Amino acid sequence: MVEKLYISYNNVHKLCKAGAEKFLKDVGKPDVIIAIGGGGFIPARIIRTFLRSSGEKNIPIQAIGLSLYEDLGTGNGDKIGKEVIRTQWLDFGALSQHFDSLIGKNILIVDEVDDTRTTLHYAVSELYKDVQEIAEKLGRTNEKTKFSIFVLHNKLKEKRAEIDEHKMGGGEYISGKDVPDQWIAYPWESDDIDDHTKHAVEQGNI
Ligand SMILES: O=P(O)(O)OC[C@H]1O[C@H](OP(=O)(O)OP(=O)(O)O)[C@H](O)[C@@H]1O
Repeated sequence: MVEKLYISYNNVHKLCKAGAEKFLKDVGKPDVIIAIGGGGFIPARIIRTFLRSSGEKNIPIQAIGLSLYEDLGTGNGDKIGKEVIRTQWLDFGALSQHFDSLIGKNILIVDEVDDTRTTLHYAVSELYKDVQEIAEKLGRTNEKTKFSIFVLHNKLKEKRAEIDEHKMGGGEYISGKDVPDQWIAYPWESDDIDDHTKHAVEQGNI
């Protein structure tokens, strides 16, 4: 049986720090972070710490809710697939005076894991579509919007979808660590954090 991969909070923090350093070097400071909930929330908050220089304003974090739902097909030999359900989307709220849309922005999308890539593919495609629609309405299609991605872990496996590079507009895909296709146990899912951390330490994921 393949061993479960235990990840400690410490390890999450370090992966975020390294991811932020790479992102700043390759792409430059983001205007906004988009966290894919629930798994992307904690990494998004941590990575923000490393993306901001002291004395500068905090980078806004927007939350979007995407959940994978088992689409069982019709039972006539259809392939079992997974559908993305959108439970929450962008809302600039009080920011909207300065921040009316994503047009022309340097955007960092954060999630904890890239498994079949279905979720990330959906996120980039839908965000890109939103930007295109608004940019056309406002006559701002000449502005370049960049979508980058940070995940703590990318599972090395056959993906169900590929992200269109053109839609990323020169943004980068950064994974904290590429891992085999195994069960990843994140600390926020644990009901015994001491025991969880002990396993993570034993595996060297600290
Ligand atoms: O690469 P994929 O195959 O699309 O899988 C990755 C997604 O699956 C999990 O989300 P889930 O729908 O379980 O929701 P959660 O984040 O709320 O746990 C995870 O948080 C990613 O968003």
